[in-house]
Formats: sequence, C-alpha cells, structure tokens
Amino acid sequence: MTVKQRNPRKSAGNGKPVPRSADSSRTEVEETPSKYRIDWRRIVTRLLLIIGIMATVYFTKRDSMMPFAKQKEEINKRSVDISCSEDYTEELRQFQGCTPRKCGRVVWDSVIHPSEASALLNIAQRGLTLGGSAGGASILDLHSGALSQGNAFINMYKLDAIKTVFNQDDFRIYSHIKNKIHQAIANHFGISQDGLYLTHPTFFSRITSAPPKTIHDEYWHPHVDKETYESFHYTSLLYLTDYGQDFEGGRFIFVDKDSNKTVEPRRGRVSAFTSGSENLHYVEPVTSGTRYAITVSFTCDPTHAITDPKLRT
Ligand SMILES: O=C(O)CCC(=O)C(=O)O
Ligand SMILES: [Fe+2]
Repeated sequence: MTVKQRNPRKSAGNGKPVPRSADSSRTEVEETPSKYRIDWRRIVTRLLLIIGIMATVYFTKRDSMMPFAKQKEEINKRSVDISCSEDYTEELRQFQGCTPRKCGRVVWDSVIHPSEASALLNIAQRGLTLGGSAGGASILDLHSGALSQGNAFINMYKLDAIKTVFNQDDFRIYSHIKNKIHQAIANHFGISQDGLYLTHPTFFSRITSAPPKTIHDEYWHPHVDKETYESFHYTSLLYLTDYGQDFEGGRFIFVDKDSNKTVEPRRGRVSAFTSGSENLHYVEPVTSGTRYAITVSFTCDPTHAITDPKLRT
C-alpha cells in the first residue's frame, strides 16, 4: 500500500532536501507517483466490457439468420461452395466420380415449373387423405407405400382405397419431376448422372402447427442427413407451398458457425446440398397453415438405389 505524503520533505535549511534516512521523526512509506500507479479496478472494468462486447457479437452472429433464398425472389440459380466435411473420406475411392469432392448448396426456381409443383401438391394431398399423423408432421412415400397414420405408419398399398386415389399419370409426373432434379444436381456438382441413384427415403412431407405426438413429429432438431439416413450423399427438397402465404414459420435453416442461412420455401423451388456435416440443418417450427415439400434423396452407392414407384393395386 502507498501512504500519501501530505507535506513534502522540507529543506534542512541549507536548501538541500533532507535525505529520507535522516528524517527519523517521520514514518514514511515509499510513494508511487499517481501517474505510475496501476488502477486495477479500471483495468478489470475495461476487460469485462471488452469480453461483454465480444460475447454479444459472437452470440448475435451465431443466432442471426442471413437469407440465402427469400420467398419473394425468383432465383434462376444461386449456389455456394463449402469445403467438404471428412464424412466422405472412406467413400471417395469406393464411389469415384460421385462422392462429393465439391460440397455446397444450390437453389433453383428454374428447374421445376410452379404448375408441376402444383400437380405434385395435388398428388400429396390426395395420398394424405388416406392417413395423416396425429401430430404435426406426416409423410407419404410413393416408393415404399409408407404413410403416417395416427401415431404410426401404414403401408398405403394395402388399402383398397388406393385404386381410387392415384392413377398412372400421377406416377409419370412424379418420375418426370424427379428426373429433372436428378439431372440438375448431377450437372451442378459435376458428376455423372449414371453413377448417382435415387435412394430411400424419398417422400412427401406435410407439416402443420399441431403439437407433436411422437418423435416422428419433431422435425425441428438440427441434423446431418448423412447421419440420419446413411445412404444419402446429396439431398434435395422441392417445395410445394409458399412460406408467408400458405404457412408461417417452417423456413429451412443451415446451421453455420458464423451465422445461420435461411431458405424460404417457394412453390417449385428446389434446394439441394451435399448431405454431410458441412450442411447441418433444421426446419423451423410451422406456426400456422400447412407446409408441403418433397425430400428427393440421392446416393452414390448402387446397393442403396431405389427404382421409380409404380401404382400397385
Ligand atoms: O422439408 C425440409 O425443408 C427439410 C426436411 C429435412 O431436413 C429432411 O427431410 O431431412
Ligand atoms: Fe434433413
């Protein structure tokens, strides 16, 4: 501690200052001139302020949403390349020319015409009249026949009503649209369409704001498609309804270190991305209305290929 010296040492009469040791009448502690004193309180306050500002910037950035594709925009094609995660290392040699070397995301409003999306929407709506989840998320898979019903799934091809719900044309439209997406993805990622296969599950989804009843209704958890569905190498989504018009909430979110990126569903919009952990994502909860989409998935592994669906009656 430093004791302040109130009276500066006086001269001994000869004009010279009295040496400290000679001035035995006073008890003194060495003084540190105030300009050299360390003001710890000020330093700590400033440090706390800086840490506070840095934390605010970090959390604001992390939780912030940057639009990648807004509903109102009509996007011919918008893409971004991202470095691939290590999830593909083992498969690089196994499926040469297909396993992602170039990873990224791409959005097109030019691949599928809105009228084609409407035709698919109609197919999904008809199919879902045969079932529907008790919670907020229902699926309909034309390939396997899986259909949400209550708290479980049924095989819709076992229902008699199937004959009256679908026709051959529905399946032609479905395959035609799927082929266009297949081609666009192969072109964009620079791979041969022959070595890229449609895989399971490829399905329609219908999401409402109904509270979840089972884990299958919880679509909002961040996930990596390659972990959820092992065979996936490229994921695509075709949106059949419009964010902000047909439903609220339900934006697709890429979870990134700097800031999250949003894709707002738009009728006919295709969003495609490599399925590894470079593309962690989730769907925001739908707060009102009904959101329809179709997940169209691709693999490089021929053993996981699925064929076009056929009307089984
Ligand atoms: O419907 C979407 O936008 C995304 C769905 C999804 O993440 C998935 O099917 O894995
Ligand atoms: Fe996903």
